[in-house]
Amino acid sequence: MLTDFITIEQSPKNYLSSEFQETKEEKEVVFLVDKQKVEQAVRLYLEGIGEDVNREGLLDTPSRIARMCEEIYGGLDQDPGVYLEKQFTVDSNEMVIEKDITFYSTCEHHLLPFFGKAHIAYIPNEKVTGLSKLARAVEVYARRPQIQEKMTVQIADALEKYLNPKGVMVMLEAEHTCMTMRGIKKPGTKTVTSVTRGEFKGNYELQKMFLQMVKD
Ligand SMILES: Nc1nc2c(ncn2[C@@H]2O[C@H](COP(=O)(O)OP(=O)(O)OP(=O)(O)O)[C@@H](O)[C@H]2O)c(=O)[nH]1
Ligand SMILES: [Zn+2]
Repeated sequence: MLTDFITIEQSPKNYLSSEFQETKEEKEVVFLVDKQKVEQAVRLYLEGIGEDVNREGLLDTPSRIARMCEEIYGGLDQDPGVYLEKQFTVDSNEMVIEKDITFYSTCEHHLLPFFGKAHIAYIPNEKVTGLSKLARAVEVYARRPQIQEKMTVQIADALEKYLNPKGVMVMLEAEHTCMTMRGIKKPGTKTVTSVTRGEFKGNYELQKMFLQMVKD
């Protein structure tokens, strides 16, 4: 049974070996949307709700939204492997936890934001990735039209695929504005989803330790 945890705050300085593997070049990629189509759609949408698309305040809204789409849906053409394949060799295979990774996503049913925190734990198999790369993987899946369950599974799948760890647990906690500002209107409601893989699967002791670390 594992009893030691390595969190971002607690990582000993000599934890990582000097060996560094850079497998792919990491670049900020600009996602290109069909701006003309988005702009047409926004104009129609505004007309549909009875707005005057030519009034001053709305004149630039279609192009503004098209630019915004490149940002908030930028994960659509990204693969987290670009980030997660940057790995370091480690001497110990103790659990790594990165918690409270803030994310903003868009619910695919209403195209309204849902946002919250992602918590990730994995038990390395001689390799770890850079700490920031875990947060980057979360971003790749947050910046698309999403549902929370799918996003949780996708993050766990990516960690399994690229790190080949002994175990993975991913937990997301989020507020869905489609449930708070409209519809059932229940502000403060949080949705919690989790996925366990490998040594975490069915190991309630290990899961409890992860949950405890997330809470502290
Ligand atoms: N499981 C899941 N449901 C989601 C997520 N985001 C939004 N939803 C739900 O998707 C459902 C869509 O239900 P519909 O009945 O088709 O749409 P609706 O009439 O707008 O539903 P209400 O929100 O109940 O008014 C709603 O219950 C939402 O709360 C998510 O990430 N996961
Ligand atoms: Zn929704």
